[in-house]
Amino acid sequence: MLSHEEAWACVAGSVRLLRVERVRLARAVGRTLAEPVVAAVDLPPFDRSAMDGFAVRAQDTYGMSLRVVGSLAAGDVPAVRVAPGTAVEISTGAPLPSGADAVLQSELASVHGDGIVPHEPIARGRFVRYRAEDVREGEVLARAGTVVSVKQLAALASAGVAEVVVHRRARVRIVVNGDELLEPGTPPRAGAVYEVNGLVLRHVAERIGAEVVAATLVGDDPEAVRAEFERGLDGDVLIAAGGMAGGRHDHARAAFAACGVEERLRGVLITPGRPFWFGCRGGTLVFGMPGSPLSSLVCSLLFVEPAVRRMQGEAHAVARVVRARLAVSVAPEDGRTTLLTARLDRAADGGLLATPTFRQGPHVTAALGECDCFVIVPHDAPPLAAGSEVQVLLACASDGDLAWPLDAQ
Ligand SMILES: Nc1nc2c(c(=O)[nH]1)N[C@H]1C(S)=C(S)[C@@H](COP(=O)(O)OP(=O)(O)OC[C@H]3O[C@@H](n4cnc5c(N)ncnc54)[C@H](O)[C@@H]3O)O[C@H]1N2
Ligand code: MOO
Repeated sequence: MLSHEEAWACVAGSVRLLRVERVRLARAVGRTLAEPVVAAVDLPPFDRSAMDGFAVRAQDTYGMSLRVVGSLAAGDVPAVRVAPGTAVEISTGAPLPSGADAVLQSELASVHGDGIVPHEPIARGRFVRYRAEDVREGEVLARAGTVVSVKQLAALASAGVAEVVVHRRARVRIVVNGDELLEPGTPPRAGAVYEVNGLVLRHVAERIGAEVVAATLVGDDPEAVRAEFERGLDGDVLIAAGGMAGGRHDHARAAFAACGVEERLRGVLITPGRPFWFGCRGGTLVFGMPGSPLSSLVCSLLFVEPAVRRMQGEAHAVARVVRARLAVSVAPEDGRTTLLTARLDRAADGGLLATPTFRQGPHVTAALGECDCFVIVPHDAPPLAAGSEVQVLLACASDGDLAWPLDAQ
């Protein structure tokens, strides 16, 4: 059976990059740039004032009274000139008139009729933002492979960028399988459990910008499962959950074969998640998630999320794993790499401290509510003492789910 690292290498090796499209900047957040983006204009586009005050010649600010000969607001085109002994009233963001080489902020001037007296001398260039001091037209603002965030939105919009070329969003179909599954809101029924995986997988896909075309629930009928998989295979990614272990009522693998999906891996040496399955048909990636909700979540974080991010253009995407120290001792279970639900805290020295939840086990979903990550205990590790350094797989969507930013570590 493959280790999770070998399984990831297999999945990553099967990823095909999605084609590109041009979108309006406003629609680009969360998408991955396929081409570098360059500034369409200089920034600032002209010499401009950084303060409300008076455009002056710095050399005139040694105590003499200056005559105010005009006024400029942001958006104006200056028609006045600052000659020796004069000043022009100016707003923040307004273009600097010719002749002026500094801005005297309003607090540093006394106004007397149509004249002002500077309180103190100022240097040339004071409160002037010079053309192109921020960005030059044609300069690269964001490289290909960058995921457009709100920060990029601000940087690109300022520089006059209206459209960008990004990778297409992955079209994902989810098929959840099991006679025992209840839709949320339906009354409990003997032998039945509430459906979890479809809900979670949809969220995992959507938070990385994929488009979930459909999520369907199908019973344990082999022909119904096959037909639903066949429909699901017309997208870029099919995620099927349940029926992977190969028991009497587990039809997923046979249905994949009947649909012509080529098996690439079966089973991974991890708990939870051992029955994870992966295959391809043409360019479509097919993920077979074990039915137990913890297994399905772990496999989606380890394999589905980074694979879909790569399809969407993030060439180096990997599972979100960081280093932490253990708060207590732990050991791997039954020869498999064991992923333990754990809380993350910031230790006194600034490092991350992982504390496994009290409740543990591949069937224990309540612990997920209080966990930030999964501690990865390698299958071949001896018992690890408290204080040992380990890798943890982040379960949270982003730093925003934690009380503090991760990148400070
Ligand atoms: N003989 C063997 N039995 C099992 C093995 C094995 O290797 N040999 N592996 C065990 C492991 S490990 C896991 S994990 C499970 C996964 O099996 P399946 O993928 O076939 O999953 P199911 O049998 O469909 O379901 C398992 C469990 O999870 C519940 N479930 C399923 N889908 C959902 C859902 N969408 N929402 C909530 N809960 C769900 C289901 O009711 C079962 O309780 O197999 C072991 N058995
Ligand atoms: O994936 Mo199973 O739940 O390893 O235990």
